Amino acid sequence: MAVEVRNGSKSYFEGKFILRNFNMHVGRGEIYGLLGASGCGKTTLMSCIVGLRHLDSGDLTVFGRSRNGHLGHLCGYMPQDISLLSVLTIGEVLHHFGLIYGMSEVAIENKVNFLTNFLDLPDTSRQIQYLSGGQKRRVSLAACMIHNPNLLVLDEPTVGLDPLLRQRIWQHLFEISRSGTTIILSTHYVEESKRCDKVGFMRGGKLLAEDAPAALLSRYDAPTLEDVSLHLARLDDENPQTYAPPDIVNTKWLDFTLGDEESGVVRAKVYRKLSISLHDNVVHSPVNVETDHASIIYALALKAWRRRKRDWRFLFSEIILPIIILFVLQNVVGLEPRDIPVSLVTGNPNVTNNAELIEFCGQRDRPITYTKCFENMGICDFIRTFEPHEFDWVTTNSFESGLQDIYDGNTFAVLAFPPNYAFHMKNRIIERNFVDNETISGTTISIRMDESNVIKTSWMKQIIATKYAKYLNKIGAACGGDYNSDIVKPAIGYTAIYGGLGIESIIIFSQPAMLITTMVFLSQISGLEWILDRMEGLEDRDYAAGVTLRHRICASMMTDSIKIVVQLTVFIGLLTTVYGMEVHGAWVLALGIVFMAAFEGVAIGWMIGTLRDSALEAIVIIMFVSIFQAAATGVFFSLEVTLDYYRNYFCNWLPSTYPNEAFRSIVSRGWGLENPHVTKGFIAAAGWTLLSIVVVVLVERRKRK
Ligand SMILES: Nc1ncnc2c1ncn2[C@@H]1O[C@H](COP(=O)(O)OP(=O)(O)OP(=O)(O)O)[C@@H](O)[C@H]1O
Repeated sequence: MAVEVRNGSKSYFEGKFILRNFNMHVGRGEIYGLLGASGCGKTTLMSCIVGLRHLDSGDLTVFGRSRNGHLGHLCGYMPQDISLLSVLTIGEVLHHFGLIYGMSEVAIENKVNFLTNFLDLPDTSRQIQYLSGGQKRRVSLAACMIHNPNLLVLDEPTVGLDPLLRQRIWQHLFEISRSGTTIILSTHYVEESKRCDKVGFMRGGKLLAEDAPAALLSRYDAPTLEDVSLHLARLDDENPQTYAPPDIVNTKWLDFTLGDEESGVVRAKVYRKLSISLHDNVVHSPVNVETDHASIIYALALKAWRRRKRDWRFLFSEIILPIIILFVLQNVVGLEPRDIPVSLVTGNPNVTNNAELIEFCGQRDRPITYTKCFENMGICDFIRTFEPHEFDWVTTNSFESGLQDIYDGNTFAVLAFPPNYAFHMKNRIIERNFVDNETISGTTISIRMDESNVIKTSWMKQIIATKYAKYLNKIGAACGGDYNSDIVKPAIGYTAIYGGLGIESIIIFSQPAMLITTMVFLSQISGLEWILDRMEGLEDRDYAAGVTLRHRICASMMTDSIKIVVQLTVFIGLLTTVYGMEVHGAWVLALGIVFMAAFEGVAIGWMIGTLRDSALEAIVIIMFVSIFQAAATGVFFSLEVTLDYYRNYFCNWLPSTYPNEAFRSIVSRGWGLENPHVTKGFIAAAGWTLLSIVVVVLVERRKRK
């Protein structure tokens, strides 16, 4: 027997059987037609035969063996849906399956030429997405026949085809079955199935009858197979519990009385059946599924490349989107604020707007090294220490109106000088230790700020403090010291060991973590590719042809590694050449941790792609993971500021946290692998990668049960 099912049962949900005590016998070289109403379980049965699913109970043997999984090159499976990658051309689709079945390039080319002519396919350079339904179906048929399999399982192969082509296909099936190919097909054209050697009538998951068409016609004394079908359905309805199909094993189907019209045909088939049965299990019995692993991995990698070549969405999300993200972040995060509007109250009733301020200060324009002691301590001297692009001064007449400007959102701060500020400053210097309260308050600049933006506020405070120190320095110099001498500079000094003191340190701090987080995010998109393949039935079709999870992982490792290297080149290239990122540590470590983190993202993508079946769900999960990562892995703020338990039990377990810190330590601090901050990053990336692969393997095993 080519295919035999004994007492097979299958359910998708507990208690609801799709196949129930199902028995079926397909001899080698037979064309077996499965007939039955929609939903009776034909596709389910076929998917069990080709190894996509397993029976819950009962035996299923193919070529005399129970097979645990796909049938590889032994079988050609044409699913009901088209299940072909729509952006590929006809030639590429056929080439893909030829490679999966381990055929040589020459053999593929010859077979493609034959099938193109035979099935009247359009030009092989046309993409699947631009074909008509019937043309797609013919390509699908060609794809499963390309390797001359021993067993063909065709789910409604002739639907939507014109009668002449159907006739040709039947003729071809007849010819290949004569040379030993076994064919199981389902069809809704009941009368068409007369051409089969054997038909099986299915109903409600049972096989009601199975025999040669002529034998069934004569047994039920029916003029057409349609009538046989009706008759069997009635019998089943009358006694559904006890009605049992004839004992197929004992059916002497060579002994039936032949109908007049069909006798010639049936006799020919009987003869053929007999001749093939002589060889059964002797010459042609295919036993082992031989798989050319390298060819399969090559086929998958080629498919991924061709997909990227044709589908701009992949190119966009994998290369253009990262560049846009980088560009936006670099031009938004960590830059010095510019032209911040700040209200200025001079305390001088003659200087209450910008025009008056310009005129007032214009009269007091002095070089920075001006040495007349008491002529360096006015408001204009202070204001002149600011760079023109730092603050946009908005001169106003009172402290209250300055506040109102903040409340109205026109300015972010108000600097209010008391009346006679310069006069009080002079007194303060003259009187030094003996200054009175009036002088003190007369030299105190009142500042109020909108502190809702912590980065801007810190920068403004830092700028004002720095400029005030410079202003004092100037006074010190003018009143006796040397302008460049340390004696007139504030007696406190900061020097950064790693990073910097200015606002640019934010970008220095964030750049490495942003790169890692973005790479992890982008890499997860590989999982979407898996889901898209599943949604379009490509995964099942490839699996039935012999593609296993191991092949998919190997191919994905190859293609994703290339993708990561391209992304890394673009990212690191731009960051170091255009955006001034400096790598203080070893380049090999820096590139290594980014690569491993990106690969960790790929593996997480596989996990998401295996756990979920909907692209939308996967996108939501990827977004969710990425937002968490951006918020809780120390991209913009150090994690030291978070609560211990939150950091230890949540943040540190996120995929990017340790890799972020490792990359930051290598790039900004120049630390090496011996430093635990760096080591932990590599361990975390490897750990997440392994964990994801383990989950993928376990889930995949469960799915194929
Ligand atoms: N993956 C699945 N999960 C749950 N139920 C399923 C699944 N696949 C099929 N079914 C159910 O199993 C039953 C048989 O479906 P099947 O596709 O095998 O029928 P069919 O005879 O091939 O129908 P058709 O001729 O319309 O293709 C249907 O009730 C269907 O809803």
